[in-house]
Amino acid sequence: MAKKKGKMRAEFRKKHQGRVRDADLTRQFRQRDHEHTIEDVVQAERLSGKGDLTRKRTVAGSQRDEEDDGGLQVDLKVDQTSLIHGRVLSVHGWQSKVLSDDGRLYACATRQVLKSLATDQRGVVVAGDRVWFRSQSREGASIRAAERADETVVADGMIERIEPRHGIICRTSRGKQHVIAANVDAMLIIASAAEPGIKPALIDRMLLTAEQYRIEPVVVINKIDLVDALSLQAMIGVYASIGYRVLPTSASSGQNLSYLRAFLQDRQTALAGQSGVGKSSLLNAIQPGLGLAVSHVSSENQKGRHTTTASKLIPLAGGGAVFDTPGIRQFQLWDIEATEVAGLMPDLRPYVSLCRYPDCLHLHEDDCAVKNAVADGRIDARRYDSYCHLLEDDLLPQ
Ligand SMILES: Nc1nc2c(ncn2[C@@H]2O[C@H](COP(=O)(O)OP(=O)(O)OP(=O)(O)O)[C@@H](O)[C@H]2O)c(=O)[nH]1
Ligand SMILES: [Zn+2]
Repeated sequence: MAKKKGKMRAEFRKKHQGRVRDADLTRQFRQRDHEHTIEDVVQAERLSGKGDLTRKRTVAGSQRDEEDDGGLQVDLKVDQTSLIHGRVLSVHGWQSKVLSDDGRLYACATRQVLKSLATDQRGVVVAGDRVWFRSQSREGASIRAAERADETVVADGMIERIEPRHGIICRTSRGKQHVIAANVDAMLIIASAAEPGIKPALIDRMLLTAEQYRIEPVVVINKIDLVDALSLQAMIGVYASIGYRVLPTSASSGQNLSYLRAFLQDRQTALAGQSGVGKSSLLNAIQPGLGLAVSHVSSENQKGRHTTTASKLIPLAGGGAVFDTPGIRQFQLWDIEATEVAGLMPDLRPYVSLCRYPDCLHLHEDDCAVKNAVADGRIDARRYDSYCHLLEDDLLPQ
């Protein structure tokens, strides 16, 4: 394949010799060949906030006879044609487990040049990333792995490109931001109507995190079979009026599970919710064994056995995948300033800019637009109460 392309390129060059500049030749050849270029990598890195590649240009194609730009510092040639597309399920140190679009598992290393682009080498590749990689196993090895349907038998590969990310969940440690999950399309905020009883303040806190990451939240209220649904109507109404989707479910009776199953399809979804609300039960009802896979990973993480494994993406049989992200399950607030909170609550947000003081915390200030809106019922008093607790308990000096 490479040989054939090399020949084509040589012919193209010969035909156009003297008439086009080398850079144009490269561009024309590239267009003709439908190759993606390193600019894609540059774009990807730019979008993901990683290094600056603008000074490092090169051409597409892996032909060794191709002349590089004189100013090249690193070899960034990417021959897309022989690359396989997949998504990263988990990362252990420098090794990533990647599931190709045709369902084969690969243990991939990451190309050194991508690592060197990262400002912080941890998290160059994270669970949920969509990547292009090159198989490095002997021909047929990956097919045999798939045929044996043995998850631990994987072929080897080398990640050459990381696609631009959206829906990033980060954690800050020692002043540095680490991406721990990428391409998170939605967040299921799971609560239970009883055993343990519903804690709206906890739901509000999780919603805030979803807002912070600009990830679509869905509030799932499980164990609806244990209560009279009418008792939750007012609370659900408040969330619905803010624009949040609320889904009452029961893993026991099966209520709304088909809706949940359909929602999870074709999405990468993060799960949040305290212990005992029925996360595993819901997942098992959707796909037997799935709940076990998620809690198994979590307990491993909690014991610190895989300290470099930030999170894991677990594919669903019907399409889509769920993340197991330990930090998200446990719910700490990170990277959030007290002054930002009201802006992250859609029901408080419209009143923030109406406040008299630009740095108003809407707690004790006189003639505060947010407090006025609470007083006359335009903001739900319980939501405001959550806001106050969040600030006073977590974000402001005691
Ligand atoms: N009545 C009722 N019980 C449920 C429902 N869903 C889960 N349970 C029960 O609630 C308990 C906790 O469920 P799990 O699925 O283990 O909860 P979890 O959120 O995965 O908990 P952790 O693994 O600790 O995070 C179990 O005894 C379940 O049988 C439900 O919809 N209705
Ligand atoms: Zn105010």
